[in-house]
Amino acid sequence: MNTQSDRPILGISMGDPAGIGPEIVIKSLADPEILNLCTPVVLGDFKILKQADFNYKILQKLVITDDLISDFSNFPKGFLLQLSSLNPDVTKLGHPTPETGRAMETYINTGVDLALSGAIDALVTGPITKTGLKLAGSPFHGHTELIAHKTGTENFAMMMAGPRLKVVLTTIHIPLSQVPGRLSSMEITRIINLTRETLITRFGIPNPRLAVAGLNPHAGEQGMFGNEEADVILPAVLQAREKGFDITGPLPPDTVFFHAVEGRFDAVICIYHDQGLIPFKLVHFRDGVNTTIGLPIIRTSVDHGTAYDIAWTGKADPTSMKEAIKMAAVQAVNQKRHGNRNGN
Ligand SMILES: NC(=O)C1=CN([C@@H]2O[C@H](COP(=O)(O)OP(=O)(O)OC[C@H]3O[C@@H](n4cnc5c(N)ncnc54)[C@H](O)[C@@H]3O)[C@@H](O)[C@H]2O)C=CC1
Ligand SMILES: NCC(=O)COP(=O)(O)O
Repeated sequence: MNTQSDRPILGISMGDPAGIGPEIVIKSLADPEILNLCTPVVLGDFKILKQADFNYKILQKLVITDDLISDFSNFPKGFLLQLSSLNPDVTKLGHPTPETGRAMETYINTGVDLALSGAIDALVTGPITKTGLKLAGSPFHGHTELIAHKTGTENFAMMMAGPRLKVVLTTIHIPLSQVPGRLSSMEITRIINLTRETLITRFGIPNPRLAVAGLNPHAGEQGMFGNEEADVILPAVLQAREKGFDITGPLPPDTVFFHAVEGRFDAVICIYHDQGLIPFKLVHFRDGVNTTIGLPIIRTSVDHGTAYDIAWTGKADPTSMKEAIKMAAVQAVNQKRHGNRNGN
């Protein structure tokens, strides 16, 4: 258990009011283990959260404020930073609107500002929809791109992390047809370097063992099914190996994840979104964490979406949110103890 003074202050954004975000935030804060780990600063909407906390047991412990310059270190039980005042009926919609989109964007933007100013030690984000951001007029596809832009970060990547498997994506939210054209040895080298550095600094793995997946079936089968492996991926792997990295690839995508889950690799660098997320969610759907690596702030998130099909039914599983909070807390504590921005 962290003592009161070294308990990190974590911003927790509520996500889309019409989705399961409010419910998993309340369920997470109902867990004494979570409250022992951190001082939560929930970035959201009181009236919406109150509907998820129907007997008002959780919210009554928090200081409710709209003061952005609050000192969050002086009340260890936590805060609710009231950033929108939506009509509570939006929870019944089952889809985002421009209004809810703007609200969810505000929660994220405020969280990033607070993290950059040092008022919070890390940001944990609840699920939003890309459609919601678009309706709000945002040019960004998701948290990752928005937060990278807002923090002025160019060298970033999406990592999905669980105890058995970690995957890092070379390309994120783009059509599959555009993936081959976006690949370059330089970009794969960037992802390799960033992944290795993050595993060392944020996850405390001194000598990360990396694998790089191929793009094509059987990793191209000597060029029979494509040349991206030989032309683009292999040169990046060889260059990394020359630097002394423990790295293997390009490996056939149909077996590399099996080897990683068996413990042979600490992370698999994937070429496109679903190549990494399908095996990841098969293994870690419940307890997986999405984290943006390369940022000057710590940002973790649930690995799932808004789950409109079960929103406001009481069925949402808060495990991924709790794991995201735990990961942020561990990295924030390490960062404080070691006095650097890397969380280790
Ligand atoms: N971190 C984020 O903000 C993420 C946002 N999304 C967005 O969410 C929206 C919906 O995406 P979908 O593809 O439907 O994925 P989804 O993850 O919202 O739902 C997929 C299935 O898993 C179930 N599910 C998801 N989380 C659950 C939980 N905590 N407990 C119990 N069941 C759960 C849902 O009920 C549904 O059947 C999309 O707009 C997508 O862009 C998707 C992934 C991550
Ligand atoms: N597939 C992961 C996802 O869509 C989450 O994106 P982000 O909002 O964390 O950028």
